[in-house]
Amino acid sequence: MTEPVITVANLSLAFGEKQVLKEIDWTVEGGKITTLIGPNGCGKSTLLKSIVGTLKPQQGIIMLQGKPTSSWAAKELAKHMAFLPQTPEMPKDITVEELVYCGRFPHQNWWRNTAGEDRRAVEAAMAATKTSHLKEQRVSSLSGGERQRVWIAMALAQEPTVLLLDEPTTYLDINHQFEIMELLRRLNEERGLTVVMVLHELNQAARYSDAIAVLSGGHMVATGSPDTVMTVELLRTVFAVDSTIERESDGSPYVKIHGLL
Ligand SMILES: Nc1ncnc2c1ncn2[C@@H]1O[C@H](COP(=O)(O)OP(=O)(O)OP(=O)(O)O)[C@@H](O)[C@H]1O
Repeated sequence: MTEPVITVANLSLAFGEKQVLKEIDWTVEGGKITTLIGPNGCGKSTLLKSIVGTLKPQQGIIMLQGKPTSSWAAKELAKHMAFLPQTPEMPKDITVEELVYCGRFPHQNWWRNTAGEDRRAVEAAMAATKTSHLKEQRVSSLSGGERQRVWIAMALAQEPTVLLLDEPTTYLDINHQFEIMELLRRLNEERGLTVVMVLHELNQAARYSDAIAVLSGGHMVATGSPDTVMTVELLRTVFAVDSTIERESDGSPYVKIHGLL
């Protein structure tokens, strides 16, 4: 069993009167791909934002490598965790290369010249995401799919140990969706990168994840391997759909949705 890299304990978060996360306990194992699934509005983005510190929960604790995130210096935390939100704010009038360089910020120091390391990390991140040819283009002029890959490049340039992504395949055609999934798997296998992502596509989640966590109505209702989590009963109670579960050639579950209940 691998060590937990992220531990969430008794986490509750409300927006005014609206209780969104309700006493969440969750551990994310290091070096694995973990996918968070659940219906629209159930709190998936809120949970990721709480983990990276953009939202402050009313109750509970979040630990990175066994140490509360509240006690990490912001720059140190950013060296470990990179987050790609669902709709990142697009800086105006900046080139792709300049944007990817922004990922280097946590590594830069006034007392040490990091230019060589920065260049190497930026070039590697753009090569991995196949965005090198776009480097001089303005980010504002990119297509949705190119933009998504460029954001991932920026997160990779940060050289995090944990990469959190909120619906990274939105806007992508089916080929580029698989390309992103394959890229994340490669980074996970080759560099031991821990990946935590939100996906809506259940079969991609089943195929590419070591672990799946299911959030519903602000509660964590199931966690475990795709095999144990993806059941007809779970899809019925969480998504209110009628389904059957088949097997891929690699043994991973393949969900066939027949319709609404
Ligand atoms: N800043 C906010 N103020 C008030 N309510 C909010 C805020 N952010 C999110 N919410 C509400 O909290 C709930 C959970 O939102 P969240 O974005 O976490 O859901 P989600 O599971 O990621 O949904 P989706 O699958 O649609 O992206 C929603 O009802 C949303 O309207």
